[in-house]
Amino acid sequence: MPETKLPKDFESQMLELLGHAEFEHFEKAINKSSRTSIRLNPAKCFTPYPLKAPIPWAKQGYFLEQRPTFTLDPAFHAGAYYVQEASSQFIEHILDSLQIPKGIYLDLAAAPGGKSTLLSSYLADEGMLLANEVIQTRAQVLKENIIKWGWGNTLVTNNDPEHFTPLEGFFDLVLVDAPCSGEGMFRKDMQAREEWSPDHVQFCAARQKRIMDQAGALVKAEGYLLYSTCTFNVQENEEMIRFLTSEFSYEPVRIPLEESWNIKETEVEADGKTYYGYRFLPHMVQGEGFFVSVLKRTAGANTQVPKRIKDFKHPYLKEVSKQDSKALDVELDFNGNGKYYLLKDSYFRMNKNWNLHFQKVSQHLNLKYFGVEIGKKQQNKWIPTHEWALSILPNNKFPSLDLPENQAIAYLRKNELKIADLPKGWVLITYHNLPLGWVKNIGNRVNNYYPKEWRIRM
Ligand SMILES: C[S@@+](CC[C@H](N)C(=O)[O-])C[C@H]1O[C@@H](n2cnc3c(N)ncnc32)[C@H](O)[C@@H]1O
Repeated sequence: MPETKLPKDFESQMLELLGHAEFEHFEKAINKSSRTSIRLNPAKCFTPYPLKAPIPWAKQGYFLEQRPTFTLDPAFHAGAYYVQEASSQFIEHILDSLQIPKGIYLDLAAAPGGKSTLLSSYLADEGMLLANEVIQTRAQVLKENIIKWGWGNTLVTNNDPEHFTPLEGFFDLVLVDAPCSGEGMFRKDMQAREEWSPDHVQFCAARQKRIMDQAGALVKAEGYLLYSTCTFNVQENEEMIRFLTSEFSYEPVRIPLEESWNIKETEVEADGKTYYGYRFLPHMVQGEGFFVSVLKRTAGANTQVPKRIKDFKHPYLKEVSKQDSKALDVELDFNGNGKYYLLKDSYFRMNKNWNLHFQKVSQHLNLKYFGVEIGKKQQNKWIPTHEWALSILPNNKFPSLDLPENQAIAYLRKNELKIADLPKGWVLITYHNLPLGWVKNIGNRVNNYYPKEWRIRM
């Protein structure tokens, strides 16, 4: 049994939502421990553990037999999978079942990056994701997770939702996974139980209104807005849909469900229409508490198409010309879709099809990362970055060395490696062929280039 009891006011709230009979089941379930699940990275093609069962609504999602020590698994550091609870992975079903057109997506409250990595895989090379986080330290964690995921189609920004005003009508899809009172976390996180109060719910609802007041305007005509929380109460869920539709013109969207999933569809009557929400209750689904609603912006809404900027100027980025970008792609064996920028003397590569969108975003937001940082070129030789190693871009310009688990862990601890017969220069270290990072053989020594701040400290 958990050491912290459910708050009394929370019990009353849930009794009102569920009724007595169902509340008993809910109470039992919320006091049980949760199941561990992961989502595989389809670009890295690696199955790390005995997978117990698939998550019914997510093609890449699996429950595990038990919770391993992820920190001691090299595949985890290689970005082969993301540890994500099952209900959140329902976003994949929304994208797939509605066949939401790919394009430019925004994840407005993105750290640590669970849903951003999911959106990034969905978009692949047919779209661009802007993953934003307002809290600086959390934006750093988000950046690391985006780098590990490796798809190179994501920009990471560190901004308040207020800063997005110049991007009204700009996005094909906006996801607001709102900061909330976290009732769905009550079985994992005892602190969430202690911090909960009716006042805290009101505080969260007021903050969500401020966020939605911005977010509602950012979706272009016929684009999609996804609103989600990990809480059960009506104020932070159904009421937020009511608020949004009173401020902006959106159409309802219904998501196809399988009965066996036991996800509760809820209806919100507003503006003469019926909108839909989906509530995941722990006594009914194999996952944590979650709520999500999907809306579609009406056809006549404001839409912003980025225009070519004649002389692109940026405080610290320098654009690399079309021809030079092409030449770099040929030199590096990339697919020819690349557009490059220089930050100091380090090259960043992104998909050229999204360059105008990128330039517009970079004029207004605090950019922390974008595309893939490739590295520097000195005396005609590349000094590759860790970001390139972890990305899905080819790095066959360099020799590689596959390490067994114990040596891979030693590498990730940033220990000195004693390896005989290693070629001179940069060598890519892999584990089951998954890139982990670089070493450099300088003759008398092999230098370990795993980033200091990422190393395993356990
Ligand atoms: C539920 S978490 C997001 C989880 C993330 N989407 C994922 O799947 O990994 C909500 C995020 O909102 C951020 N946040 C807090 N206050 C905010 C605000 N006023 N505006 C926007 N985001 C905020 C939090 O720092 C937190 O990272």
